[in-house]
Amino acid sequence: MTYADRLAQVTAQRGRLCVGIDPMPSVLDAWGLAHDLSGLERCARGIVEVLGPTIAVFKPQSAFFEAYGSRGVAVLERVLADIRDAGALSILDVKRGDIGSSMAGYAAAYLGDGAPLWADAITISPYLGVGALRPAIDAAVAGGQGVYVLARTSNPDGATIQLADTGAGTVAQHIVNETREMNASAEGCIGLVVGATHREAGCDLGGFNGSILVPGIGAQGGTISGLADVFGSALPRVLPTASRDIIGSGHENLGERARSLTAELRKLPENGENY
Ligand SMILES: O=c1ccn([C@@H]2O[C@H](COP(=O)(O)O)[C@@H](O)[C@H]2O)c(=O)[nH]1
Repeated sequence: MTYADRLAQVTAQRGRLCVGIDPMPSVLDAWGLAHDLSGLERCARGIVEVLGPTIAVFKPQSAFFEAYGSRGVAVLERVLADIRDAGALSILDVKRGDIGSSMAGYAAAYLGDGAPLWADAITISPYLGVGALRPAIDAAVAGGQGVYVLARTSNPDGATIQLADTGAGTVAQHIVNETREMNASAEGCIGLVVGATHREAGCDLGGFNGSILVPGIGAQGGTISGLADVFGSALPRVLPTASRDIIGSGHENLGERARSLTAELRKLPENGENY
């Protein structure tokens, strides 16, 4: 089964919210946990324990695990396994991107049978060129996994580069166009990252047939109700993701916040459609 098929199946059953797992110091404080390995593990695995049976997709942020060195990465491995055991999908937010030979090394870490940090999908960065991402894309297709290419990120600093004019449209549009073409032979396993924080997407997503991961909900100012204005006809493809908004007020508030965002998402016109 391809990543696109598995995503369609699980979001049809559970709704299309992606919960970010960002066990940063302020989140550990809100959970009353120490800033150490034990706090990291209790927070990250606690999120999956509570929300794993009902949430479709989780997005662990690799940075907050890498911050604890190899033992933090071992916690990340356990979190990825927990997500799988809960019947949910994982998008590991690692934003990797390099020349082809090094990209193949990254692919071996996350993609393909037996990859030590196997995730259903990973985020990748096209700064060295969309073509340089080919080893990761090939490995993802072969393994029934997915990749999400950064196109128009949620942070304000991204605009200078992503909205720069190439002479044939913006850089973001160039990334969308190349990704759209590659997806034709990639079984829809290539997704895009486009933030919820902009008044408009900043790129034409028409004809794009992959999933669109949408960060920036909540703490960065994006809203579920604003998604229709930002994404227009691409709305059925969006996979909104929020982290601090859900996990940032402590363990006891997790379920209620996730339920509330899921309910808001269900009100969007495409509710229930497979995409
Ligand atoms: O454009 C992007 C790409 C990735 N992110 C990541 O998403 C989460 C956002 O966390 P919130 O607490 O919901 O703001 C975080 O891991 C970012 O690194 C993004 O924000 N924008």
